[in-house]
Amino acid sequence: MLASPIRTARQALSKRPYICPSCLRKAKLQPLASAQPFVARSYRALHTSAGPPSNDAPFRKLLKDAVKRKKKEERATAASSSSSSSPQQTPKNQDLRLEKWELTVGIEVHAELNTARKLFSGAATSTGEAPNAHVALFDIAFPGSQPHFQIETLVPALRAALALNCRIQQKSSFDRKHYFYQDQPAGYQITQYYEPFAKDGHITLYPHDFPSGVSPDRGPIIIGIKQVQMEQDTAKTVHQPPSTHLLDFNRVSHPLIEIITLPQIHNPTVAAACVRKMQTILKTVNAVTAGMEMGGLRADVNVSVRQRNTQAADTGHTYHGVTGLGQRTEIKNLASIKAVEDAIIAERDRQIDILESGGVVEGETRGWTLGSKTTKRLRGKEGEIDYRYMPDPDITPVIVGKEMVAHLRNTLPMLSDDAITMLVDVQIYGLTPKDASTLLLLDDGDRLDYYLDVVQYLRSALSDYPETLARVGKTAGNWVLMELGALFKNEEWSDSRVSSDQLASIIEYLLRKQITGRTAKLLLAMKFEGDARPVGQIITDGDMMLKPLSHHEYTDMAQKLIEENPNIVKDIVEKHRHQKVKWFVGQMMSNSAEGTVEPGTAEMVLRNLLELPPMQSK
Ligand SMILES: Nc1ncnc2c1ncn2[C@@H]1O[C@H](COP(=O)(O)OP(=O)(O)OP(=O)(O)O)[C@@H](O)[C@H]1O
Ligand SMILES: [Mg+2]
Ligand SMILES: [Mg+2]
Repeated sequence: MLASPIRTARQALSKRPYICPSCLRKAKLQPLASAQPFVARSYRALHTSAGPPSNDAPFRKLLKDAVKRKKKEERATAASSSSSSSPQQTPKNQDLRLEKWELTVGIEVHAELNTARKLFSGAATSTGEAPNAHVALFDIAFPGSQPHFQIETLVPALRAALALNCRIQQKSSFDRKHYFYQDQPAGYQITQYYEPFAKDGHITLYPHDFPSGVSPDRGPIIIGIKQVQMEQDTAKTVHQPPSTHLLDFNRVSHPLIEIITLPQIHNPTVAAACVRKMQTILKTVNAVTAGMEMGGLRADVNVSVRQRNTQAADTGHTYHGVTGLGQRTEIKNLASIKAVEDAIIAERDRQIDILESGGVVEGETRGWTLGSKTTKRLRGKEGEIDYRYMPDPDITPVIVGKEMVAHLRNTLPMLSDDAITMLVDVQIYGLTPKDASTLLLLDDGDRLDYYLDVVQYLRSALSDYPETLARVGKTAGNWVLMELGALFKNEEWSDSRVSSDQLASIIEYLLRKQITGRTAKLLLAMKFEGDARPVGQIITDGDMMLKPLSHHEYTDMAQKLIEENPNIVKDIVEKHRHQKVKWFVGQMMSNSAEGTVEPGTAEMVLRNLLELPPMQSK
């Protein structure tokens, strides 16, 4: 039956899709290009085949700026709205229900590839530019126009698939997936259905991939990736209430990859962690334009529940070798990690409600808006037959050479798991797993770069003071994340507000015990507020340097305490409770200005006066 596409077509027509004529006139229509067979045997072939548009270099910067702007807006919105979304109220018997019903989730992630051109035309990819400014004839399905596969789009796609541990297919091909909607001028999307370019990957979630630092399954969780395919994006519809829909074709045919996981996820938190990790991996290998916050990544979640401990293998649904599954529904177009988690919880609970009351879950496509309590039906789920898949006769297969795959594999940047292993290694940086993954996630990696600069500065500045070197990584982590992080709480991160050298200089004074912790915080706040003087100058001007006590001052202070506390002295000397010396050390420290009393020196002086054996060296 063609029921769903026809319904979709009617809906589309009734909404009177509209293309602004002046925008179309202004559109820079590209010349026709004929379909050409493509054989990518070497990396160089990709780069010599067609030079990228001249504005390629500022492209990443524009995106980064746009991400920053967007984050700023989001923060402002979050601050002004008191009502944040909350997942559906958990009923009291929720634990019992979840003991009875098992959730299963499979995820499809669509990611916009970081390419200079569209998938099948020479038009530039764009973001935040005037509507319909980058549109080739093929992009709007102009009669007679032909696809021209842009071979360089393969590079980020292959990088992404390799980072997701996939097998790259030597031969892949493109197919047409038919459905009618206003944002897709050809009436079909070009995708890879029969022969995707990458298969059989996996993603591993470690405890550090969870915000709590704990994985629900305790150990690592491996989620299979069925395949990664290349496909076209659709146009953007701009709704102008009550009944106008404007279409911006800049996005149409922007190259996407669709990453399809196996239905092997059984927990909403794991699903969220999986999408978050995919996003991190794709960003690390520079495969995508932007994260979810900019619409560069969208997730569809497929949700089903089944009764635990039943032999459902014969009766249940099957997907790519996974049997005995419940009926899935699909929630489309989720644009944040929170939406992924909340939508799955809401949909799981809705399905359990239906099944517990004797009903049947229908295969549907559903929608979710942040803050709502339940998913909403959009349409019945289209199936293979509705889509009338067929190989695209205008596009020749893509052949990828082993040499190119090997080159891309060998030049992948360090992935987050390896980076975290290095950051938590006590011999190298010694951060906690949580701090290490926070550093990786923050500010598009800018915070990590900043941290590494601080550490590098400190390592060379303190080379004459080796006993501090082991603490440099951890101390710098605390200052970059906690102290500086707190100052940036309500502001956009910027690495120039307090330069890495200036922060490192503050930490250096602290590690050399030349200033107190309180002074260090004060200096940081002053630099943050714009004090342009070098740290050393501020310390001199403010007479902030610690003045160490003389041996004579230590002895006076200790002697006074011993005279004032004869009972404690008795305990120590006569009852041999030597540990109580520490009480005197504590008193000496708290009675003097912060940082002026060195606990080691104080104990040495005290033991001397009390005629105790010297301290054991550790
Ligand atoms: N019973 C099920 N329960 C939960 N998830 C499932 C179930 N069956 C399949 N899935 C998941 O649904 C997703 C199916 O994606 P796939 O792209 O193969 O098909 P599709 O959803 O029909 O395609 P599209 O949405 O792109 O048109 C996979 O992530 C898979 O793991
Ligand atoms: Mg899919
Ligand atoms: Mg789907």
